[in-house]
Amino acid sequence: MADCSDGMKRRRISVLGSTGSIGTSTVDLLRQITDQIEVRALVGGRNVQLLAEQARELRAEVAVIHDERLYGELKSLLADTGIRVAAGRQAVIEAGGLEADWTMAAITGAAGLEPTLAAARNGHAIALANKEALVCAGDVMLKTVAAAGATLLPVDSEHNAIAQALGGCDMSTVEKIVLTASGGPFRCSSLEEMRIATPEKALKHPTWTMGAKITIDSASMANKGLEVIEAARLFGLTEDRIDVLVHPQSVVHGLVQFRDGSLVAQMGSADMRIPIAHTLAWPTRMDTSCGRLDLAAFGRLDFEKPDEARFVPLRLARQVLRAGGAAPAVFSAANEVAVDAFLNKRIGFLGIGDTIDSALQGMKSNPELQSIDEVLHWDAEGRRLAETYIANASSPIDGITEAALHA
Ligand SMILES: NC(=O)C1=CN([C@@H]2O[C@H](COP(=O)(O)OP(=O)(O)OC[C@H]3O[C@@H](n4cnc5c(N)ncnc54)[C@H](OP(=O)(O)O)[C@@H]3O)[C@@H](O)[C@H]2O)C=CC1
Ligand SMILES: CC(=O)[C@@H](O)[C@H](O)COP(=O)(O)O
Ligand SMILES: [Mn+2]
Repeated sequence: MADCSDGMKRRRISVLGSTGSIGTSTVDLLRQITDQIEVRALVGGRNVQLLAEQARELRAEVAVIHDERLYGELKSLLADTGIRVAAGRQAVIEAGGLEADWTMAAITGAAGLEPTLAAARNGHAIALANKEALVCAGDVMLKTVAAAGATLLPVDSEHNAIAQALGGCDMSTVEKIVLTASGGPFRCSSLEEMRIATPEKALKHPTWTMGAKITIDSASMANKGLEVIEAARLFGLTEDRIDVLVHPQSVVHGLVQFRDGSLVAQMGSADMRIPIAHTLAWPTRMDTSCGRLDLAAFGRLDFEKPDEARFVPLRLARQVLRAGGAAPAVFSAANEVAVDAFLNKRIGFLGIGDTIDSALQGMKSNPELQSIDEVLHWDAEGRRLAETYIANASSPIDGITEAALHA
């Protein structure tokens, strides 16, 4: 806690990825409690205007932009404020390492790994949205967190729901957990419809408003695959004790099946400010103005089993979790490359699963990862294998027609 000039103890807060979907939801909550906090670092990728506005409004100590070309613009936008400004990958990692009592880790993908680890080394609370970091780094991240005495607070709605449903109970009381999945925009689509799906269609999530990468992950159910691995790491469970249930209304976010037969669920509106607020106020609760659920208006809640034949990335994620070692890092890296390729119309929608599968099959060995350097090595290897597959595959991958790609 920081001693402020008015004598109050204020919580030091940093937000990595403040300009994104989770980041702006976090800033929205921070706005309500500016008198209780001192904002240390705000970090963005390229949205320099929004980053400068946030830094000015929250009187941040430091504003960091990943894209070095935007340093001059950020500096001039904040010239009259006294806010320190920095740019580039190393500056992002250093911002993560600034001492803060609560750090939101909300940079997308493996790019968020090193800043998140830097924050963990300070031994305070990490609100973890960046699931890819935990998926690729696994034990390396968990050991860093444990060694520093840090606390990992799950932000991902399903994992936050599980943490709430556990209510502090020991994991030995748990039979299994259930992660819900909306099923995404292609829940009821045929394989043929999925084959010709355009990015525009895949970006229309039925229940949540999120960044582009996770929205495509939801459509392919790679998101649920990443979440199964994330849950295994967070709660120390084997793959067979983590179920997925498709629940199109996104009202129930996660359930814990206890050994005595009780099934405890957490529910809430599809608004990420609710789980973020849970981690921000933890171990107490804070007020939010988020929409309250009107269960009568829903009338019914539906649940069904996921179809792993159509949603290949979910099946592959279960496979890599059982395999362990470097496989989850390769899965996540290959998926990042494939999502980017799909969004840029280099591959079709089903090409995402094919690319991940090909990268996994291309692994020459599957060692346990012991250090951050090994994690980064296998992340790069996953990207290389995925890029090679995309470059060499007969174009366009998966039978998507040129007409559909350019529709
Ligand atoms: N959105 C959601 O509801 C949920 C998201 N998550 C997870 O949270 C994370 C963030 O998701 P979301 O907010 O949707 O994503 P967005 O794409 O909306 O935001 C990503 C953020 O990271 C920044 N960023 C991107 N690359 C870099 C980089 N190399 N260095 C520094 N900053 C960078 C972006 O900056 P800029 O925009 O300025 O370029 C932006 O602030 C993901 O891991 C996602 O899986 C989990 C559950 C729900
Ligand atoms: C809000 C959140 O946690 C996302 O991960 C969400 O779950 C995505 O929706 P899907 O359930 O469709 O993957
Ligand atoms: Mn989720």
